[in-house]
Amino acid sequence: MASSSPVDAGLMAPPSASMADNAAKPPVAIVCIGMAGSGKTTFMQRINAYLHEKKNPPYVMNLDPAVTHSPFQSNIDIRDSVNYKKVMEEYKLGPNGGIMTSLNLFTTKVDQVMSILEKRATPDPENPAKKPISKILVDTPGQIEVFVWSASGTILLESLASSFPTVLAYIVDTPRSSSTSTFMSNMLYACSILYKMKLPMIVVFNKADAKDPSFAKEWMTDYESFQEALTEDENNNAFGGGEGEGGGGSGYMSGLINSMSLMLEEFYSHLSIVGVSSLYGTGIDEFFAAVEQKAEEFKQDYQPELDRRRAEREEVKKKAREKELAKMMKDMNMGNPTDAGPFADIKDVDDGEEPQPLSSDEDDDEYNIDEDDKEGLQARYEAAMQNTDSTTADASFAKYLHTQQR
Ligand SMILES: Nc1nc2c(ncn2[C@@H]2O[C@H](COP(=O)(O)OP(=O)(O)OP(=O)(O)O)[C@@H](O)[C@H]2O)c(=O)[nH]1
Repeated sequence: MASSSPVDAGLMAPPSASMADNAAKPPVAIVCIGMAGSGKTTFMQRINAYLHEKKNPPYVMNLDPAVTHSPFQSNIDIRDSVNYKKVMEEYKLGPNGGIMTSLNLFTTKVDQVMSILEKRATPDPENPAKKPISKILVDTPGQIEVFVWSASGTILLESLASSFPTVLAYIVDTPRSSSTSTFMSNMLYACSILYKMKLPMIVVFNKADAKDPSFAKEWMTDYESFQEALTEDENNNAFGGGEGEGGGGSGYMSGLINSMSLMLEEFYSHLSIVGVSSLYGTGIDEFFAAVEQKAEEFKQDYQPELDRRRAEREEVKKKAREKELAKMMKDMNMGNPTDAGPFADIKDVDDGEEPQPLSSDEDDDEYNIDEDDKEGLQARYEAAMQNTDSTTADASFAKYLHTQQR
């Protein structure tokens, strides 16, 4: 696909912006998540245009299979690989099921995606003039839960984060978050995304031209000011409820919001908050400054945790492999592979000892497969090769035998 370019020339970048050339650094992946109507597409278009303006074109990925019109071009577009409408027809699914299945199908190609990104992130020896990418922009489906709560969303994000510093940009519709209850709902959503994705997050208060987001920043940094707004909403009966139930509104609602805001204080302290107008381009410099800050945070705080989780997963996989190997050895009547026997540990000859040949006076029969066992093995091998639904142990056993036969 052709390199991305801003389509809407009407979106002009602010003149004061400055952008360091980060060609030597790994690119930062910015994953845009936002509720339908929050202005996610307009924001993507704006930051794409800004980077082009800075002669630093990003690499753009669209992960929304259902989008019918996109105002910017994507380098990788899920719609090029998966036909969302056909997926819905073929699997008899509704819109959300269709998006999720399309994402699942796309995720089977995640290795290809990652190798393309890694190639584009390193200098091309055949074309030294071509600058490696410094930003990867990822657009996600407006149905947040489909992306955030699906296995494919997790796999895609984890794959990205395993290769590049990855930052979440959570887009908020500021005018629609000006009451304490909608604000709180939005923040709880952001908190659950952060908790699920475990990646650094920037909360982007969009549509700053329509409503100044300074109230939101204040609420997130000053508990008292949120309390005052809460009391005001309560007095204005903003939470509903009848007379005598906690003043003008429901005492339960304000009490709940109150305790949640206390709980969210810790969450707020880990966020970067920026106010932008995607329509007019204000606040985009601050957004990219926050991206740099979060990318550093990613390396210092999140990367070690990601590495630890990856090492943990590797350990689980290794244990499962060892278990399967032990089972296989048992099936072949060879005992535990870690026991002394024909598979003794490799010894370092430098430790002063003469290397000992493997014992020949052991009962060799112990390691031989008798005719009955051979028949049993062959039967299992054939079953495993024929039946793709066979157990993992059978499948790896078949694979093992297959490699032995080559
Ligand atoms: N005033 C103002 N309106 C905006 C801004 N950003 C987006 N909008 C408007 O908000 C509406 C929704 O914007 P989109 O970019 O389509 O929002 P989205 O989140 O991608 O919506 P979905 O495609 O439904 O997921 C449009 O009418 C935009 O023009 C902004 O910064 N200021």
